[in-house]
Amino acid sequence: MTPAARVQAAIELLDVIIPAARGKGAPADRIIAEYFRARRYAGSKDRRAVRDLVYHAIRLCGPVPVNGRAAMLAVAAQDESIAALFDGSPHGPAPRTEDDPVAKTGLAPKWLAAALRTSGLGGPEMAALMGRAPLDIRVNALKADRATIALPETGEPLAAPQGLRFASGTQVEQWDVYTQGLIEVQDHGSQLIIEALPVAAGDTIIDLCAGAGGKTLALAARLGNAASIIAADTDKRRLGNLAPRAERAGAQIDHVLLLDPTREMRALGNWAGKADHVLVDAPCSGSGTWRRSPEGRWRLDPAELKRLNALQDHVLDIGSYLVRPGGTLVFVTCSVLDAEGTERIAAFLARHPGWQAEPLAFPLGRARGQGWRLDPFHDSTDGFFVAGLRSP
Ligand SMILES: C[S@@+](CC[C@H](N)C(=O)[O-])C[C@H]1O[C@@H](n2cnc3c(N)ncnc32)[C@H](O)[C@@H]1O
Repeated sequence: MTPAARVQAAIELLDVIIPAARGKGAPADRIIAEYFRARRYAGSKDRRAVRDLVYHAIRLCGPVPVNGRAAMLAVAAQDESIAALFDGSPHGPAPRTEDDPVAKTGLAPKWLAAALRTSGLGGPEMAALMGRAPLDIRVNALKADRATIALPETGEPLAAPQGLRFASGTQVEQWDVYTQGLIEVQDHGSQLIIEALPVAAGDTIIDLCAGAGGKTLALAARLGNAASIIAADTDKRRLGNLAPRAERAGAQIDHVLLLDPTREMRALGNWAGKADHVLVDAPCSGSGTWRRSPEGRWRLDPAELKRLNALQDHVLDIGSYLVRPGGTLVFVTCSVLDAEGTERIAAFLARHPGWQAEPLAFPLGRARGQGWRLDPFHDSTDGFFVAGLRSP
C-alpha cells in the first residue's frame, strides 16, 4: 500500500468505528481485525501503519468526529507529512477542499471532560488516560512462579507478586508459556485488586460479574485452588470463555452460573446470605481503560452513564443479598469517574443501613471517598475504583 492508500484505509476504518461507537456497536480493535481479514493483500507493515493512524486519530479527537475524513484531517492539521498525502493519487484520499470539515481535538466531549475534572483529575491525569498502555502479565501461581519461570523476554517485576511488565504490543499470546497456561495477560491494577481482597483459603467467594474470568482466575491462583469459587455473569458469550481458560490455567471454579438479567437470584438462591465474600466487578464506562480503547469516550453520553449507574446499583444490591452476616462485598469499576465510584458507594450505604466501608490495602493508588483509586498517571495501571463493604 502507498502511504496515501494507508491514510485512505484509515479513513474508511474510522467511517465504521465512529458510528459503531455512537451506536454502542463493535469496538475499534474488532473492526480493524475484520477489515484486514477481508484484505489479505495488506502486509503486516501496512496493517501496523493503518492501525497506528486510526488510533492516533481516535486519541486526538475528543468530541465525536462527523466522519473518518474529518478525523484524519485533524491529524493532517498537525502533521504536514500526512497533509501532503491528501493529493488525489490512486487509492489515496481526495485533495482537501475549503468546506471539508475538520474534527475538533481534545481529551473528551465537553460534558465528559467536566465530569473527569469534578472527579479530581487534572490535566496530566487526563492526558495519561490517552497514553499507550504497557503489556502486563500475571504468572499463574498454580503452574509457575515469577522467580523461576523462563520467558522469551525479560519483564519488569511489578508490585503484584506475580506481575511482570513488557513493552506495549509484546506478542505474549504467541509464547509457549501462554498457550500452556503459565501466564495470563492482566493489567497490574487488576492484579493488585485481587491481592487486596480480604479472602482466605476455605472461603466461599462469588465473582458476580465474572465475564470471561480475568479476575476469577487470578483469585483461584492467589488462593491455590483452596477456596470455593462461584463465577456468575449475564453474558453467555463471555462466560463461555471462562471454562476453557480455567482448564488451561488449572484453576478450579466450582460453579459457573449464567444469570438471567433482573432475575439473577433465581440461579444464585442457594448462596443467599452465605458467601464469605462477593466481588462485584461491575459493568462501567471503562474510562480507566481508554489507553486500550480510546474510542470508549465516544460511546459514552450522559444517558448511558445514568444507565450504567443504575446497573451498578443493581449488581451491588444483588451482591449484598449473597454476603453472609459479617462478610464482605467488594465493588470495582475500571473507571475514574466518581459517578461510577465513590458516588455508588455513598448511595449503597444510604440504601443499606448497618453496612460499613471496609478499607483495603494497596501498595499503589490513593483514597477516593470511601474507596481507593488507581490511575494511569500516578500508578501506571488502568484506572480503577475499588471499595470494600462489610455486612452487618
Ligand atoms: C467489567 S466486566 C467484568 C470483567 C471480569 N470480571 C474480568 O475481570 O475480566 C462486567 C461484567 O458484568 C456483567 N454483567 C452485566 N450485568 C450483570 C448482572 N445483572 N449480573 C451479573 N453480571 C452482569 C457483564 O456481562 C460483564 O461481563
